[in-house]
Amino acid sequence: MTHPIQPRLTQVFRFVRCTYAHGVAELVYAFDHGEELIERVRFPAAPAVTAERKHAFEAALKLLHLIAGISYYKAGVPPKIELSNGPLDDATADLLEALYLHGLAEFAYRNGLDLRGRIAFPRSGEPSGMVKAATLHLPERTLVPIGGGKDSLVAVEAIKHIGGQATAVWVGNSPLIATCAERTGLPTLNIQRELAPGLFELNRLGAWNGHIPVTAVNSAVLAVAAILYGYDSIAFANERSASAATLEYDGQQVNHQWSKGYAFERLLGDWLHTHVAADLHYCSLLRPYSELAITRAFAKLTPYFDVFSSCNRNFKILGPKPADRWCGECPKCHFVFLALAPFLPKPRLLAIFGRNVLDDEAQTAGFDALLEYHDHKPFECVGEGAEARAAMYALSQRPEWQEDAIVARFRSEILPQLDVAELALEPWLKPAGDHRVPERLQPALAAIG
Ligand SMILES: CC(=O)N[C@H]1[C@@H](OP(=O)(O)OP(=O)(O)OC[C@H]2O[C@@H](n3ccc(=O)[nH]c3=O)[C@H](O)[C@@H]2O)O[C@H](CO)[C@@H](O)[C@@H]1O[C@H](C)C(=O)N[C@@H](C)C(=O)N[C@@H](CCC(=O)O)C(=O)O
Ligand SMILES: Nc1ncnc2c1ncn2[C@@H]1O[C@H](COP(=O)(O)OP(=O)(O)OP(=O)(O)O)[C@@H](O)[C@H]1O
Repeated sequence: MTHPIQPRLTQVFRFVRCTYAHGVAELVYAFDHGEELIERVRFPAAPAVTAERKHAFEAALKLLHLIAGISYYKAGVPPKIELSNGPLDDATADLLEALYLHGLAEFAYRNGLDLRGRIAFPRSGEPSGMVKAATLHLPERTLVPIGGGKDSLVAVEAIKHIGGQATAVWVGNSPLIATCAERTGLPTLNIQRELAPGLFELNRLGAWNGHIPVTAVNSAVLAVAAILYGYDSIAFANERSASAATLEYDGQQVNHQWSKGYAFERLLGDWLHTHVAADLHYCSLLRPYSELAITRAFAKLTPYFDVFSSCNRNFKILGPKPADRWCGECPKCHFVFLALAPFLPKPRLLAIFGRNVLDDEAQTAGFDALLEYHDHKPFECVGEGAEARAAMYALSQRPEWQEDAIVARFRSEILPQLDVAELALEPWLKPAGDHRVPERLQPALAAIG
C-alpha cells in the first residue's frame, strides 16, 4: 500500500514519460516515488503523423510535457527535477527555467516562497546555437486560439478581414468559448485537456497552490496541434500591456500575465523555429496594441456582444460559475466595463453586463486597484494603471457617466491628485513597440488600429 505523500515535503519532481497514440497525449509526472500523475490531452479526429513531420511532432510533444508539468511541480516545489528522457540542451533548459521562475512568480510571491536558484532542469551542456529546424512546408493557415473574451475575437476579425485561412481553436470544455468560436463562422477545433485527478488530491492534502502561466500550456498544446493538423502559424491575442509587471517585490518583477508577455513569445517563437519547424510561426497579433486600442476595435464587433465574456469565473474547472456571464465583481469585469465604456453608448454597455458596474459603490476598492490608487494592479489580466486612469478620466468628462458613484468619486477624490496632461486617451490608441507577426499576417495588424 502506498502512503499519501505530503506534497510540501517532497524532494524530487519527476518527468516520467510522455506518450501519444490515436489522438491522445499522455503526460506523466510523479513526486519522489509517489503515484503517477497523468494529464491527458485529446486531439480530435487526429490524422496520422507523417514521416516528414515525425521529428517536429516529437519535439513539440516533448515540450508540451515539460511545460504542462508546471501545474504539478508547483504542488510541491521540491529542490530537484529529474527527467527520464535525458538532459536538455541549453535553449530548452533556458526556456523552461525562465517559464517556471517567471510564470510562477505570482504563485511564489503569494505563498511567501523564493524560487530563485531553486529551479534547475538537467542540462546536457549541448550549446543552443541558432540552427533552424527543417522547413516542413506547412499549409498557409492559422490557428487562432479563442478564450471567450474580446481579445481573441478582435484577432479573428482582423484575420478574416485580410481573407486569411484560419481555424478557431480552444483548449478545454468551456461551453461559453464554444459558442464564441462558433459565432466566428470559422472552422473550429476543440482540444480537450484533462488534468491528472491526483492533483486535486494533492491540493486536498495541502499542496502549494496558486496561479500558473496557463497561456504557456495552451501555446504548447497548439504547437503540437499545428504540426499534427498542418498550420504554419499560431496567432494569440496578447496585448502590449501583458508584458508589464503587476508589481515588483524583493528585486523581482511579478507579472500575473508573464506567459502572455513578449519575453515568453520571443523565447517560444525562437525555440519552435530551432527545434520544431522553421516555418511554424508563433506570435500575438495584438502585441502592438494597448487594451484600450483593443476595446475600441471590439466595440465595433456587435455580433459577439451577446456571447462573449472576459470574466474568468466562467472558466473554472471546479466550483460555481456566474449565472449570467459577468459576475460584475472581479477585476476582469471591472476592467473590461471601464475599458469599453469610452467606446460604446452607455445603454449598450449596460445591456452587455446586465448592470452598471461603475454605479456600484461596493466595487470602489476594485476600481482603486485598477487605477493603482492606494493599491497595486490586481493579479488578473487587466490593463496598466495609467490606461485605466485614462479611461476613467475620459468618462469623468462625459455628462452621461460623471454622476455614477465610482466616476463621481474619481472626480472628487482622485483626479485632483493627478496630472491631467498624463490622462489623455489618444496615445493609448496608437500601435507601438515590437511584434513577431509573420509577413503573411502583417496586413491584419492594420485592420485592428
Ligand atoms: C479559472 C481560474 O481563474 N482558475 C484559477 C483559480 O483556480 P480555482 O482553484 O479557483 O479553480 P479551477 O480553475 O477549477 O482549478 C482547480 C485547480 O486546478 C489546478 N489547475 C488548474 C488549471 C491548470 O491549468 N493548472 C492547475 O494546476 C489548480 O490547482 C486549481 O486550484 O485559481 C488557481 C490558483 O490560483 C489558478 O491556477 C487557476 O488558474 C487557471 C490555471 C486558469 O486557467 N486561469 C486563467 C483564467 C488565467 O489566469 N489566465 C491568465 C493568463 C495569464 C498567463 O500568463 O497565462 C489571465 O487571464 O490573466
Ligand atoms: N481555453 C483556451 N484555449 C485556447 N486559447 C485560450 C484559452 N483561453 C485563453 N486563450 C487565449 O489566450 C490569450 C489570452 O487570453 P485572454 O483571456 O487575455 O483573452 P480573451 O479571452 O480573448 O480576451 P479577454 O482579455 O477579454 O479575456 C488569448 O489569445 C486567448 O485566445
